[in-house]
Amino acid sequence: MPRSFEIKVPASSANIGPGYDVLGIGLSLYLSLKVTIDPKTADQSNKDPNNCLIEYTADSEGYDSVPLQSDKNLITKTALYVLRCNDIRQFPTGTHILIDNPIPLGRGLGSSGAAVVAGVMLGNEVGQLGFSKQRMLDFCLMIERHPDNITAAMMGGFVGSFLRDLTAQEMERREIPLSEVLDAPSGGEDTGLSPPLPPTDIGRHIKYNWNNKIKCIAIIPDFEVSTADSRGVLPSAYTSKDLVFNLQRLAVLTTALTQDPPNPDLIYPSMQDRVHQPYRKTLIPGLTEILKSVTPKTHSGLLGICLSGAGPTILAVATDNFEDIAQEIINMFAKKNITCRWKLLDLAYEGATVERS
Ligand SMILES: Nc1ncnc2c1ncn2[C@@H]1O[C@H](COP(=O)(O)OP(=O)(O)OP(=O)(O)O)[C@@H](O)[C@H]1O
Ligand SMILES: N[C@@H](CCO)C(=O)O
Repeated sequence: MPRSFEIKVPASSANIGPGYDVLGIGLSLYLSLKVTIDPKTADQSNKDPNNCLIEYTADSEGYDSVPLQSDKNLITKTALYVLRCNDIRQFPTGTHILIDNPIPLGRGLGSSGAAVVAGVMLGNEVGQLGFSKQRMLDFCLMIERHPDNITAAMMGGFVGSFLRDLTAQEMERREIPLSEVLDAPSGGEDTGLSPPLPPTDIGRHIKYNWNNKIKCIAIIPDFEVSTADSRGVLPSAYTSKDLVFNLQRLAVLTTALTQDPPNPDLIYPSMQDRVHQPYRKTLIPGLTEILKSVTPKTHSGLLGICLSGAGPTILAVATDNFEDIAQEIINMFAKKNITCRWKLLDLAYEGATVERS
């Protein structure tokens, strides 16, 4: 029987100032996968080792750079990992995936988190495995080892999350903790061995409320910063003063963003951070000046501003004056010879979805 379905996964912004590796927001910009499985239409010229024909729409981000072989592409590599954990080695004959990706790669808008979530949902649908979203998060968190983007992309809305401590027995398993990148044999070349199923409930999360008058402005510079590089510049230890600085603000911010009317005098200082932004300025020219000089006093309607995820995108939350705020930040980047585009986004409240037809 031919089957078809569509998976949609939102972009996300992680950290939101003091919530490094904790807070995430699902954003209304969607990676979409249109999947058909029909053995009768299998393309005989397709040389993919796992029966999967991958295409990207021509206006997709990464259209000419992402790999199209299923054991190399992050989305299908992730799906293969899920399938192989469940003793299914390949995609069914005649699997065709048309991917539309408007999420810029390596810019701090959760493109890899969305790709991993989409891949796990793809594996779940193709293998008809029937996993819940909570269980699918376990597979995602075996691949991307920080939960903020993944949880926001899967669950949607404004979320806080953490990874539970793994037991000594779970830690002994060779694929835990995985590096940031999924390697063979879990999802790459088929070794014939089935990877073990992930432990259960690796990630725990809570969805906060959000005042829907607050919109997200993403100012996206035209250069990439890989998450791995951006994590590489962070120190391995912090002073208690800096940690307490962030914890105090984190506790206030999660409720401040729910209040009506939103209070810029509370939100702006609550979005300050001493754990990641000060170190990442070395990778993002102009970062410190932008974060310091674009404030609710200089721009009415602005509530707060921070680096989005691992950067280089700047996230401004605001109720008004969106274009002026974006233009000011674009002008400041221009002084460093960096061009940008910007997007006005809402929260993606629902998270990842699958629609069968
Ligand atoms: N739709 C996609 N299809 C295939 N590969 C993708 C896709 N989206 C992301 N990737 C892979 O993920 C890489 C980007 O991941 P990275 O974690 O560095 O940045 P990001 O997820 O965009 O930013 P952040 O984690 O800070 O929000 C891309 O270079 C590409 O290899
Ligand atoms: N919390 C992560 C998000 C990026 O994936 C970081 O800032 O490195």
